[in-house]
Amino acid sequence: MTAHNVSIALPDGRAYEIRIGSQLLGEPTSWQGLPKSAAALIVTNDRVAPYYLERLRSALLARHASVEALVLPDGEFHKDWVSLQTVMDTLLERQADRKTVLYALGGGVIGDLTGFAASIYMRGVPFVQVPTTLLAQVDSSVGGKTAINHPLGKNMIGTFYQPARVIADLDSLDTLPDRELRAGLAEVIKYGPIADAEFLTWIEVNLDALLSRDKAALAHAVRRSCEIKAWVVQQDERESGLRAILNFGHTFGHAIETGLGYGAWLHGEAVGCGMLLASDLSARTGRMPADFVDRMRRLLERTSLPVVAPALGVERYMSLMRGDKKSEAGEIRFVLIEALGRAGTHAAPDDLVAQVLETHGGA
Ligand SMILES: NC(=O)c1ccc[n+]([C@@H]2O[C@H](COP(=O)([O-])OP(=O)(O)OC[C@H]3O[C@@H](n4cnc5c(N)ncnc54)[C@H](O)[C@@H]3O)[C@@H](O)[C@H]2O)c1
Ligand SMILES: O=C(O)C(=O)C[C@@H](O)[C@H](O)[C@H](O)COP(=O)(O)O
Ligand SMILES: [Zn+2]
Repeated sequence: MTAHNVSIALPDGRAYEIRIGSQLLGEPTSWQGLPKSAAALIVTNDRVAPYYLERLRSALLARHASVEALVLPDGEFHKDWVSLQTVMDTLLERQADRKTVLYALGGGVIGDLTGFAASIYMRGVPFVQVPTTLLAQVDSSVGGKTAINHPLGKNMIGTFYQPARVIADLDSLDTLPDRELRAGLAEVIKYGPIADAEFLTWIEVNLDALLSRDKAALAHAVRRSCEIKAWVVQQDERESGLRAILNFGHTFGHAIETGLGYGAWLHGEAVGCGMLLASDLSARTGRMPADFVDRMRRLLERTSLPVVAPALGVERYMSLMRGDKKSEAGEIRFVLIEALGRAGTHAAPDDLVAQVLETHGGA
């Protein structure tokens, strides 16, 4: 399979490539052109390390005299201060200098955490994203949002800090559990209603191929998702407007993740369910026809993503969503679909939000 590159160009001449293909980890050209330094630190977790750590380490030894690894405990629950402190301790104990390159080997949890660490260690060292989940390949490794969670809110502490490159090796998806593959598909589905109606139809037609891990279908899904994300991020790197469309389903979704405790539902599961609720809110506010909600429900059900929200109660949802980063002066703002392939950020009447929660199990 040939590799596909998606480029992302940002202000001040900053740019980087997202390389998508097979056998990229062991391919020397994957790493060419990246900062060459004496030392590198691979940050990964105890689930991913047995599969891919040695493969990455041996590829990097051609570029760095020393390639060390930090293996963190696995899980969303560990995207926190303690893990961040562990990365800082490791860098300081090894006297890592400001040319040290960090490599994030894993899913979105490792990517967000390592990116954040790279952005603050000595006020910034280079880092490379090596995403190994579908979700990370289609979304989290691209665009430079880094963060850790706080018990009171998801991704509340973080920075915007871009990687030097993204290496999305599709072969790493071979070992991904089915539940994680389906969670990743939630973020793929997201790109259809917000930006590309044809892509939504393509996903519907090719869903069985994606679920059976057909490499060509996965390659197309990753590439198109990255193209759309790059198109958005290039226009609005720091989310002053347009970028918020990438948060479709996340206002409800983040409330679910925080409300249940991190890790109870996967991020993609919470976003999938959140997209159904946000689709319904788009219909109830008169922006979309009711059959769009049915269409989203059918697609999410076929993907085995949850379509019944956890019953946290309307007041708890409201309180959690008021803490969302898109809120302004205590007013919750939702990403709503305005037409297939177009979205925007809007406030919504509380009674309609309550109706949505009552209809889909959240109350
Ligand atoms: N920065 C962004 O723009 C952005 C975008 C979307 C999501 N996120 C964040 O990403 C996180 C979710 O990412 P995720 O879904 O990748 O979760 P994750 O990082 O927890 O990975 C999912 C699970 O799969 C395991 N795993 C990873 N690669 C594997 C492989 N190849 N084979 C077998 N197991 C593997 C992980 O160890 C973990 O158990 C959330 O914290 C979310 O907030 C960030
Ligand atoms: O890149 C973005 O912008 C996104 O919103 C992508 C989301 O899928 C992702 O979950 C992101 O981390 C959510 O951002 P947040 O600012 O709401 O924490
Ligand atoms: Zn997300």
